[in-house]
Amino acid sequence: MEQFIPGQRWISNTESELGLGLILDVAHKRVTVLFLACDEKRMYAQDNAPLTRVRFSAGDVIESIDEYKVIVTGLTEQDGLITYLGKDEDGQDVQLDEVELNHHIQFNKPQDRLFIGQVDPTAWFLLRYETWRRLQQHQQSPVKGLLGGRASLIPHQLFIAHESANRSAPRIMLADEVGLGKTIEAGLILHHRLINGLSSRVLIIVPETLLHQWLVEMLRRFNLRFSIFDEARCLDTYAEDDMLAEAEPDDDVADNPFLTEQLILCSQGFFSNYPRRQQQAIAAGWDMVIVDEAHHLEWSEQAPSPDYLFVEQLGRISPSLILLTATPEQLGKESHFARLRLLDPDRFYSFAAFVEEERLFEPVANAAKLLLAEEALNEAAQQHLTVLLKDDNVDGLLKNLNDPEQSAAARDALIKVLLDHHGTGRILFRNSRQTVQGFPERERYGYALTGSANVDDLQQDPRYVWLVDKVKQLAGQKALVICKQAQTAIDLEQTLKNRAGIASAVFHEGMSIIERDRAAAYFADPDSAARLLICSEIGSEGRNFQFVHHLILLDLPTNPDLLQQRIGRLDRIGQKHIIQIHVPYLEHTECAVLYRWYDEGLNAFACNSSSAQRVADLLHDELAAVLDSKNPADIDALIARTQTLSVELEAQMHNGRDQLLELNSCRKELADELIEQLNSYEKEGVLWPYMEDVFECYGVDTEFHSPDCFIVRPSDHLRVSHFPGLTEDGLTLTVNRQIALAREDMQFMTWEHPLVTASMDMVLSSETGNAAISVIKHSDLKAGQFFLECLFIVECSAPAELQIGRFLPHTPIRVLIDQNQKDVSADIDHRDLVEVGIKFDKHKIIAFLNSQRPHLINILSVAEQKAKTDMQQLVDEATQAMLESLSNEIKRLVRLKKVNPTIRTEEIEQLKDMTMLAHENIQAAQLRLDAVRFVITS
Ligand SMILES: Nc1ncnc2c1ncn2[C@@H]1O[C@H](COP(=O)(O)OP(=O)(O)OP(=O)(O)O)[C@@H](O)[C@H]1O
Repeated sequence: MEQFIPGQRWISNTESELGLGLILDVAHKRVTVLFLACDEKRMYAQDNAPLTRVRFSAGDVIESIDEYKVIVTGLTEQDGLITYLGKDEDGQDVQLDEVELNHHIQFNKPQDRLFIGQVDPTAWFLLRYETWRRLQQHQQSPVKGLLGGRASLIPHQLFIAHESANRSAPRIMLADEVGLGKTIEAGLILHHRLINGLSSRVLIIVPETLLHQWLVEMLRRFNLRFSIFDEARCLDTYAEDDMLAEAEPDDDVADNPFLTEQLILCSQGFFSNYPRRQQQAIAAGWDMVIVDEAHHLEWSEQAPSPDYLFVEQLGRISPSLILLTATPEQLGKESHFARLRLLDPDRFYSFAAFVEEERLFEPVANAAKLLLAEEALNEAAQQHLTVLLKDDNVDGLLKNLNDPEQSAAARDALIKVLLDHHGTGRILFRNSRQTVQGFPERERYGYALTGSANVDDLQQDPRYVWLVDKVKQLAGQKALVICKQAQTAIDLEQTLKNRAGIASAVFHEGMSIIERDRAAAYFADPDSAARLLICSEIGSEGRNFQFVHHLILLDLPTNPDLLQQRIGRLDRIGQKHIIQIHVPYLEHTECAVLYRWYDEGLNAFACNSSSAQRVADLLHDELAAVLDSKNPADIDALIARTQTLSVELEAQMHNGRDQLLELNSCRKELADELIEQLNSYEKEGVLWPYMEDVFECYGVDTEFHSPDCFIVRPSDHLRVSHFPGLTEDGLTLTVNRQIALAREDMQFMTWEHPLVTASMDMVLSSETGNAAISVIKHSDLKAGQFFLECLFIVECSAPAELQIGRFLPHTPIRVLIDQNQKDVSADIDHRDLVEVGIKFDKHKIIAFLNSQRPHLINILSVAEQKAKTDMQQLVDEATQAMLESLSNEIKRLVRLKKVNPTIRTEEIEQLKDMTMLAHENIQAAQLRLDAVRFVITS
């Protein structure tokens, strides 16, 4: 054991950040060390001070207190104190006593730490290696960003998320039918962009009634913490910022509340009521804006609505824009066109041209149908395809159609090309129940009531009497009641409570958001007394009520899309029962007419139809007249006309628009492949063992809870002051998606969970584990040999939008060199170099290491040469993969542009620039020694 002598330099083994220590005093079995870099004095017991003597060797570069550098050529020692001999930057011979060494010198390079004896247990080295390997695997995974959502793996959702999230800036409309999971799709896309560093500032605008639901869905499903901004919140921020503003009166940034958070959720109403906030939101800048229930953005050429104009401005400053609506045409075709125009104003420049173009989808859809039918194509059909695809260089594929061996692949390829022709294809995603399937049936019950309405005394109103009776019949089952007016809902709730002793909750526009959410939660609570939730029309949009299966409609809207929205509260993913729709109506009233019209004319209670809204638009005046006259013969005539028109339009749409939309909105094979990849991640079963190692190293206790579920909590020996994402009480987590879906109280741990990503960051950003010594036994290796195991990292830094990790992620290269400088990396796996608990004298090994220093430096450079060769191969492969992928995309866009004006020239140019930039960045990849382990066999 080396003696402590005042004037010597030592370094702390546990707190290397203290810098270089100076021995001040040695007395009474104690040693006092001064760490000048942080002005700390420490006293240790001499016999077990956690200190390592600093001794540089020839070749090292050292620095003096005056910051001049010396290359060490040798050293002399007198009375235990070292004097370094060396050359300064001008090549002059110089001497430097160790007391003059710069106290800021840090030893964080792996080789420095190894030589100086600052080594960590082997487990840390292995953890580091494993972390790099897992990170690399994740970065290259085609499902990166889609893993982390607590959601069932539903094909159409994953397809849409994957398809749009990979675009440089998605500008799309998610228009799946009601209840098919558009919120989840938006969440998946968002999660993907955030995980991949493609977006960071996000604004979501939703109707006020949905604020809380969005907040909760983003948090519980995607671990995304949004902040709700309303006027009060903005004023609050202001109050703090006023103080800042005083200091810098001209600083606009100081008073823009939207700059204080990255993920912000606002209601449409808030922006309508406070136009000044609109300007601030626009000034704040976003890289993604999401607007839910976007059919409310009314537009006409003469009078676009203020809400529309606001979103239009946001759409100009934000590269990505996602609009959500289940009923894109609820406010008419013109408004639908206008929303497409928000997404791509260059493409959707004229409403007339848009209408004309839609008519041309039919031939494309017919061709797709022919290909899908998998029947032999006759001469005429082939001719038809040839004309349609004349710009696509697909002669080869067309020929292959007749070759039994190649026909299937050719059909597939041709369908893909055809789909790309479709005008709104790349912008609009719309899946329907027909394609998604697995939804429960719907049954409707009409109740013709006699008597007349009595809104002044509800007890006298036949519908009230009917309702009381119905509640009794339902015998404890809950039901959602929807009516148009808030006042009806309020009166009904009061009367039911006071006169019939029936408890219900209400939900209407006169209540605050908190009151509404409370009412919905009260109703949802299976133990609460509330039998009914009575909603005004605002309850008909977006909310999740699939836990009930009785829907009572006290009146009917005149708009089929609105009816679809109402039914959609119950008819959504997660509904497990047959949905029972009850419509009590008074005979000879408008409601009676509407009931028959929806039921017999449009069959709208039984299923959703994409043509219903169009039929209603076309028959608008006739319907109004019949509602007015209520003449039975007229009603019959209207119903007959509605039926004919429905069949006609349905067929037309199915032949054209719908079929293409569906094909484009979910390609089954691709979706299934994604699901398989996602499942295989889970099946691989390596996440928990990996995290167990992390927890073990950091001093977090783990406990088995049940299969696939674990409890983790910080132990008394936690190595860090705070383990990210872990509270004092710990948490219960599961690595099983099904369990996570059923057990909301557990965290769903995936490679994308914040706890996991933060742990991986923590492992790699500290130096712990970058130097280790292992004494091992190995059946094929003689005792007394040594090896140097080096972990190099290929690093390629590039702007996030290049997603360079797809081609060249940070990649670990492991090299194992034996004492004869022979590369044995391929012969001996790192897992075979495992310690077997042999006790060794660390000081002796360090002394040996230092005696072998020149030799070890040579071994290191052999290792580096080997790593460089490996890196070159990685760089070549990455370049090839990148060029192949991006140039295919460019070729595809150039080809498509000839036939599909949706593709913008800038998009192609941008891709070309990206390719060049990616090439440059890959070529400039660097190699860095990240960790080293000295292995001795025994
Ligand atoms: N992948 C999924 N896994 C589990 N639950 C899901 C999934 N997708 C959707 N859901 C659930 O289904 C319901 C409907 O989803 P969501 O609210 O996203 O539909 P939507 O299309 O936005 O509906 P609307 O048209 O009514 O606004 C929600 O309760 C949602 O949590």
